[in-house]
Amino acid sequence: MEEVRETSAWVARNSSHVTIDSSGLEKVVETMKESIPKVEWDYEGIHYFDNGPLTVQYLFVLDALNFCFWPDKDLNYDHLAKGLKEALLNDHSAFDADRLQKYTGPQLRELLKWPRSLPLEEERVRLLHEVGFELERSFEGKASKLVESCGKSAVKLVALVTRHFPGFRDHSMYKGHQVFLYKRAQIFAADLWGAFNGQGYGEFNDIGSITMFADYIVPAVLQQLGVLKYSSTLANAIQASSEIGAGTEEEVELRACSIFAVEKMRELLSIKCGKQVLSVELDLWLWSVGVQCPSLQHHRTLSIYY
Ligand SMILES: Nc1nc2c(c(CN[C@H]3C=C[C@H](O)[C@@H]3O)cn2[C@@H]2O[C@H](COP(=O)(O)O)[C@@H](O)[C@H]2O)c(=O)[nH]1
Repeated sequence: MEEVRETSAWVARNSSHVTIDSSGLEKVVETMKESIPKVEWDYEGIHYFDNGPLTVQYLFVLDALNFCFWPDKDLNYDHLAKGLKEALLNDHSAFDADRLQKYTGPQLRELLKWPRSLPLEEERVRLLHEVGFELERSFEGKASKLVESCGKSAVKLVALVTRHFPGFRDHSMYKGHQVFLYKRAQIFAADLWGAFNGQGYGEFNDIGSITMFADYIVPAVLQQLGVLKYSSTLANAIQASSEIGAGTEEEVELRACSIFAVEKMRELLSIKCGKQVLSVELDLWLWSVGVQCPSLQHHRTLSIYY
């Protein structure tokens, strides 16, 4: 994901509100010298898995909807995963391409067993329709065909997903530059890799090319670890749970600096300890730390991208 790395590095170099603290970064790397915490994929036991193409369909639908849970304080990612898993166990054709194109808001709520409107519900429904439509038009209705056409390359998969499905085109304009973050497209590749344990639909020869997934949890963890430093205005806005507009300098910096910081962490681990780690592995560790810390204050942006 050269464009994600390069454009995030550009943001980090030109940043006004978020900085990467190199001593904070070194300290974290120091603590990881001995052993790098290994987090198992689906350590929560929430995902659907049958080792076949239906799992790929499940993961694609999951990542099409994998964004912005925070406006409902009781809703989180686990509800989405468990709800979709349950739906598929009850009805194996629930995510067939023709069915995906027909869901309504209330039906999606029912599927997830959620008693009220979902955050950005209209967008979630629109994105489900988009996934169903394009899968049917170009991939025989099957996300597994999409993955098969990538020749075991995660980079190709991200490129194909973003080319075919506009909802996955997670990018921003920042100080006159286009910045690519591609959180949900990259996490789809990582989810396949994790779920299938690097085999079959999860075999990618270039998994090391994927960056971390710039969501709202990992930046907050990096800040708590002393890796990211915020300007006082930004720190106050996050503390006060004020909304940070999508596409604002602050929002792009929070996300891009997180990507850059994890890349630096990976570089340092290699230079200092000769340890080769993947950004995906660092991401999963940081994310799991974040979701286990309920008091974590994260930034609030209404977005379909993360
Ligand atoms: N960076 C990063 N962000 C991730 C994930 C995952 C889940 N990954 C699966 C893969 C293996 C594991 O076993 C997980 O099951 C979700 N998120 C994001 O976090 C947010 C969840 O917010 P809340 O629910 O409100 O706390 C939301 O933006 C969501 O998109 C990840 O791995 N990395």
